[in-house]
Amino acid sequence: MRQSRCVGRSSRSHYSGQQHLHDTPTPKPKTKQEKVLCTASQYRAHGCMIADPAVTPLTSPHLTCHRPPYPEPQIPLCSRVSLASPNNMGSDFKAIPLIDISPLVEKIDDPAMAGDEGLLDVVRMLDDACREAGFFYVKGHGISESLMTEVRDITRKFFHLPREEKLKIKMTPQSGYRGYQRVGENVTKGKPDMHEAIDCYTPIEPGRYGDLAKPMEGSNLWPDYPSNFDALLENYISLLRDLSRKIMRGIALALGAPLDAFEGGVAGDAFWVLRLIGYPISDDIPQEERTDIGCGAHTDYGLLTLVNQDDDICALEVRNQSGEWIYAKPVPGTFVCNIGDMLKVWSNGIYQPTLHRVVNNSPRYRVSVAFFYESNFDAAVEPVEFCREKTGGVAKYEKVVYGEHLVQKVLTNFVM
Ligand SMILES: N=C(N)NCCCC[C@H](N)C(=O)O
Ligand SMILES: O=C(O)CCC(=O)C(=O)O
Ligand SMILES: [Fe+2]
Repeated sequence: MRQSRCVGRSSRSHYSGQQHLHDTPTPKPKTKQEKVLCTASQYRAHGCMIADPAVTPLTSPHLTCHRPPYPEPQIPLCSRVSLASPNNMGSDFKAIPLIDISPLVEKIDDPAMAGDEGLLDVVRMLDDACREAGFFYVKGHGISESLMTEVRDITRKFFHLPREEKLKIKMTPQSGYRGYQRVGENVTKGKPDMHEAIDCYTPIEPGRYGDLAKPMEGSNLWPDYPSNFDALLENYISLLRDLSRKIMRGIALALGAPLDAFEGGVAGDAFWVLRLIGYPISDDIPQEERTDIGCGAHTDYGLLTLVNQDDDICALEVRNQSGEWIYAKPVPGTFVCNIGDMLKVWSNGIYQPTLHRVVNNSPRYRVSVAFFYESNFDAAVEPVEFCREKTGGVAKYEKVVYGEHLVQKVLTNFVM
């Protein structure tokens, strides 16, 4: 089955003519952008949705997606309409771009390299991706594929432990919402999600942010088994924080902002969140607890998310403006990145977070490890002046204190 590529600029570029990248018009990327194709409805129709490797050589030819026909999810008409509102603008992208960010990773910390051609190519691709899909894959990020696999494997090992063992690190309000949650305890828009997870957050000492952070104060609950869990994850977190800082430097340049726009008071002390997530096989969930969605449609809360997902299961779906769900199918060794609510506010909507959800209809248990790079916990994020100027001069969003946004989500995300 051969598919046509859809790489044209689209309605998401609704500020067309606008100049960015330090006010030089954006030329076509010199480096060819690669795109990963997979629409959920085609996938369902054909059972296997692998783009022709001759067209998109980066898709995984080895990937076999066993998927029974799956009905379109029941999204009420009214929310379909509201999802298409300008607040959830997304272009009619059919594919998610894949960006080799190695020039950025290698050069972005050297101010003398800010004009480097390879780096500017990456910056242009980030700009396109953030305007269009709001999602992109990164390769050349410097994190070894073996570490990415090890992190997923240790997560899988934990989730395969007996329930009593997992409940030793149970998340509760007393634990600052840190720890293990069972399938169905996380809810999205009132509906239980079919995933289990361990949630970890930047540790918060009592009193650190006054009343603001009270519900989330504490340190993380790591399991005793597998034995090197905490050491492995702490190393992984520190690598992903640094990688995210670099990608945010690239995104700052893409917006035409100073390199360090997401440092200092905005994200110089970036709060991080790590979710280790397991999506069981549907048949393994008792029928009376079962819903059809692994994680309901949502946007992420902060600046940038990096998802390390299993190599062999298509389950993460990203919504385009027409309401089609496009698969972020696995591309081994890459992270799937997406932008969050704080970047929307800061950029006055130039970059918008995209709705996404997870449906595991495969016959395999799926693991993903999502790292969220956020603003400073106490950052008051509001549209910056130069982004307002580029978008008609009026602030489209009110000021948000990131920590308040997070705490409000955390307090309503769980039924325990
Ligand atoms: N930290 C982040 N971004 N977690 C995303 C979880 C999304 C599902 C959640 N129940 C919700 O409704 O937001
Ligand atoms: O499991 C995934 O692929 C994504 C999970 C996700 O979107 C989230 O936790 O915010
Ligand atoms: Fe998400």
